[in-house]
Amino acid sequence: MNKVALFCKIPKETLNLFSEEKYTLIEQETSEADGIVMRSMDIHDMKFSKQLKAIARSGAGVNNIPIERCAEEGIVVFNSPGANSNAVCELTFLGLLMSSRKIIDSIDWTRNIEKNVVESVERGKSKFVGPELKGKTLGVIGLGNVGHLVANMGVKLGMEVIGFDPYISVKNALALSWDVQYTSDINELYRRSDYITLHVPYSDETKNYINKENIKLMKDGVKILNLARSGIINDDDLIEALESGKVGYHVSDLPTEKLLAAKNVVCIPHLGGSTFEAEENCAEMAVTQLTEYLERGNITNSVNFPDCSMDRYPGTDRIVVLNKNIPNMIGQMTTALASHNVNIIGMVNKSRGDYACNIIDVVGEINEAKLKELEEHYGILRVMLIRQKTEQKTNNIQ
Ligand SMILES: NC(=O)c1ccc[n+]([C@@H]2O[C@H](COP(=O)([O-])OP(=O)(O)OC[C@H]3O[C@@H](n4cnc5c(N)ncnc54)[C@H](O)[C@@H]3O)[C@@H](O)[C@H]2O)c1
Ligand SMILES: O=C(O)[C@H](O)COP(=O)(O)O
Repeated sequence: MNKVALFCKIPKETLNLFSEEKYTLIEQETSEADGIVMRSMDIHDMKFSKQLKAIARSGAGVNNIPIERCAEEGIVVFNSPGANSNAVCELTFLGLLMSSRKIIDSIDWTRNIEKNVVESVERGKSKFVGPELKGKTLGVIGLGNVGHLVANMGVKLGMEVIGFDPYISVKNALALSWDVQYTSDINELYRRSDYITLHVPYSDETKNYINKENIKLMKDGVKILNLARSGIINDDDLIEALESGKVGYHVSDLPTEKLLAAKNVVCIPHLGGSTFEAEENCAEMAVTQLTEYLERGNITNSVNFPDCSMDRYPGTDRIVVLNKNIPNMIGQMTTALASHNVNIIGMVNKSRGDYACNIIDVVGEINEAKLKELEEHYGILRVMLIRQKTEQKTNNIQ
């Protein structure tokens, strides 16, 4: 029986993916579990138990999870790429309209009209005039699952769209409208855009991505939207530019104390992925990936290990080995298995960056205690045995 800790609410339909015979679910923030399902809570300071094999992030951003430490501890981290991107795209366009048409200020003003509403509206509305989006230039930084949708939507709204993403995937490049102008020079995007929207992950590379220096290159009155992460824009530099009018308006889905107090800023309480559809899509993807790993050892959409899967050879036990991507790992595994008199029937090895995964289907009497010794070898991060007869049951070799 696998134990899964739910750190967040997940839709009822998704809960059904955890069958009662195979899973115990706990609504507790503990790592004393085989798996964790979570959203945006920060777990950088959490100590992980040896039992913990996988973390499923229901959502896209994983800057709240210590990815590298998890890899070193043999914990596979999954996310849900693309599962909430339409929701973010829709909110981005609300953001564009809000930044353009003074919608929030005008609603506040209207709400405070005390008498002669019809007349007051007609007299007062002129102070809320704003530009249309059509014909303006939208700069999209990051053309991933969200960014490419935003860029395409901009085209449909009649905007000139210029996109920047040095690491764009083939899939997203193919999905990009031909009318999106791709640039490899981000300064061109800064210089030309009337609206700039950010859709990049938070990382060492993207921290303070928007700052004093590049704000100088932007058009006067530029509107900047951030539905990605706080920290990608330097708050102090942005606020200074908002004060001077260099930046005309800012919409943030990731509010900070400083932004809440600043002028010409609209803050949304991190609602980008908060639609019924997105929550369901994300949870379903996260849970499916988690159960597939715990029950069959197959890895899809991990952010710290490569995709790795293999159809189960009938009549075999399955051994999953996570290791550092260094020489002689497979040699050590196969030698150890041979010394057990265990025969390898099928095997797959995949590596990405510093880490690798092996799925090995075997026949023969496996001595679990001896198999565990493999974990003592330098570079082996986790060994997991999934028995044939109890295919659904995962035994952590500890
Ligand atoms: N507001 C929300 O609720 C919400 C919802 C989903 C995602 N997000 C945030 O938005 C980010 C993007 O989401 P996504 O689903 O599109 O992720 P994604 O991984 O599909 O796309 C990110 C894109 O950014 C690009 N990129 C990385 N570094 C870059 C750089 N230095 N310059 C330009 N491009 C760069 C990547 O190549 C990739 O194409 C997430 O990491 C998350 O932090 C927020
Ligand atoms: O990265 C994401 O997917 C979004 O920021 C949504 O986060 P949430 O699941 O906490 O709403």
